[in-house]
Amino acid sequence: MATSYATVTWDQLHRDARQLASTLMTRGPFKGIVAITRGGMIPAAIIARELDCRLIETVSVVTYDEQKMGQSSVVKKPEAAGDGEGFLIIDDLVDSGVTAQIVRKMLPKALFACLYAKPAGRPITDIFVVEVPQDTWVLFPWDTAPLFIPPLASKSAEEV
Ligand SMILES: O=P(O)(O)OC[C@H]1O[C@H](OP(=O)(O)OP(=O)(O)O)[C@H](O)[C@@H]1O
Ligand SMILES: Nc1nc2[nH]cnc2c(=O)[nH]1
Ligand SMILES: [Mg+2]
Repeated sequence: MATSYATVTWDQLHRDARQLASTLMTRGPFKGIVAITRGGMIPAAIIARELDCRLIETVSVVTYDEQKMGQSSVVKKPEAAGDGEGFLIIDDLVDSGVTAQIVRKMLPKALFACLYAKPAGRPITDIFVVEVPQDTWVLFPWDTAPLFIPPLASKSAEEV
């Protein structure tokens, strides 16, 4: 259970994806990118633009229980990527590392990169941008909306 939240804005996500792309420039060129749907798709689009990469494949894994890798299903295989040689896998985040582990098994020769990594998932990634504490839930811009907050002065004395 998360004890705190980290809100990532569109601007921050774009900056972090560009920073990842800049690091990846020294690891390429890549034949193509495999985006892990759905969270990896927007980071993959930003990185593909920076690296001038036009071949984008996707892989879709649905995990039901992070303790049991058996309880996951591959909804779409990354067929265009073969064994992953020359390909770059992109996801938004590694948490337990289960999703990344399943995808790496399918594409053992690919490089795995993500924007945010929690300690449990960190060893499974080759490259990431920001480490996030394990008990922090990352709120992505597509998960959130701005919310009106009443000014402090509008509250009654008992509420303050
Ligand atoms: O390291 P893990 O514990 O496996 O968690 C990380 C995964 O969880 C989220 O995806 P999710 O499965 O929620 O689906 P989504 O990308 O479609 O939102 C996130 O986008 C990563 O892919
Ligand atoms: N949005 C979001 N999805 C996740 N899936 C696993 N961990 C996380 C997280 O911290 N944030
Ligand atoms: Mg995901």
